[in-house]
Amino acid sequence: MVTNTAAGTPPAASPIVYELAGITKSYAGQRLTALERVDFVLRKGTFASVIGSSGCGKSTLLKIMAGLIPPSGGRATLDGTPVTGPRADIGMMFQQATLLPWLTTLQNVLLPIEVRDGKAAAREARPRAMTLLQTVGLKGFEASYPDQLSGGMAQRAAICRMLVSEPVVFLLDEPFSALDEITRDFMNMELQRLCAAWEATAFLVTHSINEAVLLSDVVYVMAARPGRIAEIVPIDLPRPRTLDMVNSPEFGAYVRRIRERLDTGAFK
Ligand SMILES: Nc1ncnc2c1ncn2[C@@H]1O[C@H](COP(=O)(O)OP(=O)(O)OP(=O)(O)O)[C@@H](O)[C@H]1O
Repeated sequence: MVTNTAAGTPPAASPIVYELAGITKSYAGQRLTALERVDFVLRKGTFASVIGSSGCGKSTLLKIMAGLIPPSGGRATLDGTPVTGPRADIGMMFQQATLLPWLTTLQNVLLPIEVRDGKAAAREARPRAMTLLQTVGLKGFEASYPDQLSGGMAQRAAICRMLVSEPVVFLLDEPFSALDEITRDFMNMELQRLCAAWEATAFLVTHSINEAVLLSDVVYVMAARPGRIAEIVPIDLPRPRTLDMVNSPEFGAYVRRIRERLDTGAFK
């Protein structure tokens, strides 16, 4: 049973934020079914990850959850309403920070608000953006341009850009995989801290078993062709998680279990 969550509350007691029911996806012109009957829920304040081999359908799943592509069948529901397109209450982070090079860090953080609600709304959100930048250690870099930031700093700015709209759910597509290992470890701990502070509901796509176990309350192991959830692994490790936990026997047991499932299921 899972007893620890990013926010410190038992997931069984927390309400459902996001629900996927019978999601299938076939791409036009392809005989291959990318996803077949994927069902799960994300509960308030919990961190879930999906892990699977290349091509098993993780990105397809995340794009459907973000409303970027429609499913062929089934339903995605956020906060009780069907997800039929991109929405302000869905926050996303990608492998690349994708900051616009001609805007300052602060302007980049405010961009989603400016695009959606206009310049006045962006001006109003300025103090919130400044506080967010301070929270992630970017105070003093508000006026810097993206080429003056390191990879880790750029991703911290991208975190602020995701948070500024105060989303209900965070969808994270390997956000730190382009960073060096030391920065990545640090960013994962930062992410954990922010998720706890926000009581965030988060969903991470990753290729790293260690990262999935370290951050998650539950790991969904995907198998390929057709993409489906092969196993649900609740991670019952105490929070806050620390990097030295990866050396514990409990951590190792979770990693082995997931790896075995990937070995036996992912390439069938
Ligand atoms: N736009 C598309 N048109 C046709 N087929 C697609 C399209 N996008 C993905 N696919 C196919 O759907 C399957 C799942 O792809 P997807 O990108 O979701 O996998 P993934 O698990 O995210 O892979 P990776 O880990 O390599 O990023 C693959 O067989 C892929 O070839």
